[in-house]
Amino acid sequence: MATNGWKENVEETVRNIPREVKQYSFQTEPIPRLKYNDPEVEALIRNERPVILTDTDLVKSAQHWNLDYLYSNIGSGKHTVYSSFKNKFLYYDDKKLPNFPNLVLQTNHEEMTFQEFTEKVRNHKTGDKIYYLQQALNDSVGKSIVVDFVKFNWSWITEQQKKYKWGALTSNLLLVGMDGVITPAHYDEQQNFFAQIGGYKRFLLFDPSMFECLYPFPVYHPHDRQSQVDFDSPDLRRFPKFQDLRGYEAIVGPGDVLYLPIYWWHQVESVPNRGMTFSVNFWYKSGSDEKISYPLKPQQKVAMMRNIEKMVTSAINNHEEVPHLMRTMVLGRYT
Ligand SMILES: CC1(C)c2ccccc2-c2ccc(C[C@@H](CC(=O)O)C(=O)C(=O)O)cc21
Ligand SMILES: [Zn+2]
Repeated sequence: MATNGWKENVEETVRNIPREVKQYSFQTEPIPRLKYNDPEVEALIRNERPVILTDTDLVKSAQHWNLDYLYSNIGSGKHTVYSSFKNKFLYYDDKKLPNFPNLVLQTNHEEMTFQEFTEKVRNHKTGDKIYYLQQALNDSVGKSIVVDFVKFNWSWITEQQKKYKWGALTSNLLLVGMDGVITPAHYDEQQNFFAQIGGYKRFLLFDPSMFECLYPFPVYHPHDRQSQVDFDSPDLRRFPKFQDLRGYEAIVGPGDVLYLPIYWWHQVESVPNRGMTFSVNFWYKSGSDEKISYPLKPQQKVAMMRNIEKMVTSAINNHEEVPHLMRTMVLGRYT
């Protein structure tokens, strides 16, 4: 069990890992990795460009979190644990499942204690399901975890929230994954400071303008906001623009904080054979854009397309009729 590498040389490891990870069909460029107080950082965040920040001490108080420590200190409460026979954990929205009774889900989730989760991880053999624990950090967890949480560098992150006029902090998710876990490409509608505590995660990021290359599921689908394209064997007949995809890439290690801008697509892979991963994300509502400026930003066009899909779906009141109406509206007319 790799200790949390606050001691190990993260810079060195982060430089060597790229050779160990899966290569895809698209090109990627590196994401800047800067000290949190580097003068360039402010411009990147203000322009909603991703950047990895080092030395923020944001989650330094959790540097000792590992399986044993959490086993003994997180308490006996139940946590949501996702499981999958493959390594991919395609996110889904339970509330939209009724629309798709025949949808085959690759993952399912169950509630279990951290102790049960740890047993499953420890007894894991090749071919068994792999597990991914997700737990909102709140006062339901053990006292010593709450103490570590309270000691996060809240003054720094609250200063960022104010400086960039973000909305409220909506949640902190604790994520504990087995090595090799993959969260496939999706986007979120919140600003995200993603803090890595233990282990290494590879991020593939794509600008919001890559929406047309990533073909997300319809808004009313349980996999809303996720790409339909299987990165390991893309169906180029259905998704031809996937060939035009260009992205960014970075490895985050213990102590790193990635600024993941709202609407930016991301695929996250727990680097194989480097032990379990422990992360905490900080999701913020985006600020209310004071004024609309033209031309619209890609993010604003994504928000607009989502609103159109939602309006049509609710107006037609039957999601099965939406595809035909959408095709009728554009085919042969908006070519
Ligand atoms: C896959 C999983 C467990 C899941 C299942 C069902 C519903 C929600 C989620 C969910 C939400 C966030 C993450 C963390 C991260 C990806 C990563 O680090 O793996 C990420 O995407 C982000 O911080 O935005 C992971 C998950
Ligand atoms: Zn996400």
